[in-house]
Amino acid sequence: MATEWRTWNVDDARAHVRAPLADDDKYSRGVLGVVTGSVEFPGAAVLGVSAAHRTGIGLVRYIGPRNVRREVLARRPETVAGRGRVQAWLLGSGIDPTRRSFLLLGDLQHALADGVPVVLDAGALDLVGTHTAPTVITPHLRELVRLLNAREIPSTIEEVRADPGEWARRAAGELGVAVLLKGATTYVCDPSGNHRVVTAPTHWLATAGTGDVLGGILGALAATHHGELAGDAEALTDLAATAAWVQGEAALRASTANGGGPVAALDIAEAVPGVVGALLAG
Ligand SMILES: NC(=O)C1=CN([C@@H]2O[C@H](COP(=O)(O)OP(=O)(O)OC[C@H]3O[C@@H](n4cnc5c(N)ncnc54)[C@H](OP(=O)(O)O)[C@@H]3O)[C@@H](O)[C@H]2O)[C@@H](O)CC1
Ligand SMILES: Nc1ncnc2c1ncn2[C@@H]1O[C@H](COP(=O)(O)OP(=O)(O)O)[C@@H](O)[C@H]1O
Repeated sequence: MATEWRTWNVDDARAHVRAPLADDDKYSRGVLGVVTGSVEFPGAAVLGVSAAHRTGIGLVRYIGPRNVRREVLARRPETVAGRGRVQAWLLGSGIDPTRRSFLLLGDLQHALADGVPVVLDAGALDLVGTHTAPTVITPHLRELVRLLNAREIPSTIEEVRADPGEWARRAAGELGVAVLLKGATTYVCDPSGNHRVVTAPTHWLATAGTGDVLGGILGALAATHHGELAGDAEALTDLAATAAWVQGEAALRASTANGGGPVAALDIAEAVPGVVGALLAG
């Protein structure tokens, strides 16, 4: 029987964003720990952290190489550098998995052992399955193929491109985690059989760094919904679909602000507050 994919819409997204209340403080709203970026890709860290702040979060802690930390703090001085207690992790964007230092691997393993929800992207995708915390992986097509083949689940780019939803579903089942497979159509599913689909409202999204922005949005949503996730790990699937929806709408807003013209990844991060505000006003 064909899998039914539920189209994630504005009302679904609205149900998964939240504004702070009178009795909130920065800690109760949720803290996101971020291990992203590298000497080769410092921008990925800046993009993810910026997007997390713009999605609305209590605090972001960033852990990474000194030069990357400097870039992150120059762009987002509200970021706190170094370790501390967090309610969710974003790991791997802007990291080459073949060039991880022992120090970096230690930081990643420390995060994975924490037990709080984890978003695994790019250079941390191969660590899936080394921990038990609620997890969503955010590969693009090539990354999914690499991951599946490394787990002895043979697949080719052509096969996955021909039926991305089915491969996302299979990956979720085999790997035992939620999967967000990126593309013009983004498929989000989990081993429990939740299937969400988000169609991008603009193809200007197909530009460098927009996946890093998505990671930041999703990390922030996971951290701010930590209470709900503690009681219902499957909620991560809906938060992932919401992140993809918000990212798409932010790209559309950023493009519309320029007459329907192109957007760069940081423009999308900067447009996220408008999307969240409109959802909350909804
Ligand atoms: N600002 C930042 O810091 C950014 C940082 N980023 C970070 O970069 C990391 C790697 O992410 P990624 O998705 O690019 O890596 P990956 O899946 O290995 O794809 C490589 C494939 O692309 C292909 N390819 C390359 N050039 C090509 C060309 N001219 N024309 C056609 N094909 C070309 C290449 O093919 P090949 O050259 O091997 O034939 C290979 O198949 C990741 O950590 C991410 O977070 C990004 O988010 C960007 C912004
Ligand atoms: N043709 C397209 N139309 C709309 N959105 C796209 C298209 N191609 C990719 N995307 C979206 O753009 C983002 C690209 O992410 P990713 O491949 O990780 O790039 P990067 O690593 O450069 O950030 C994803 O959110 C994906 O869903």
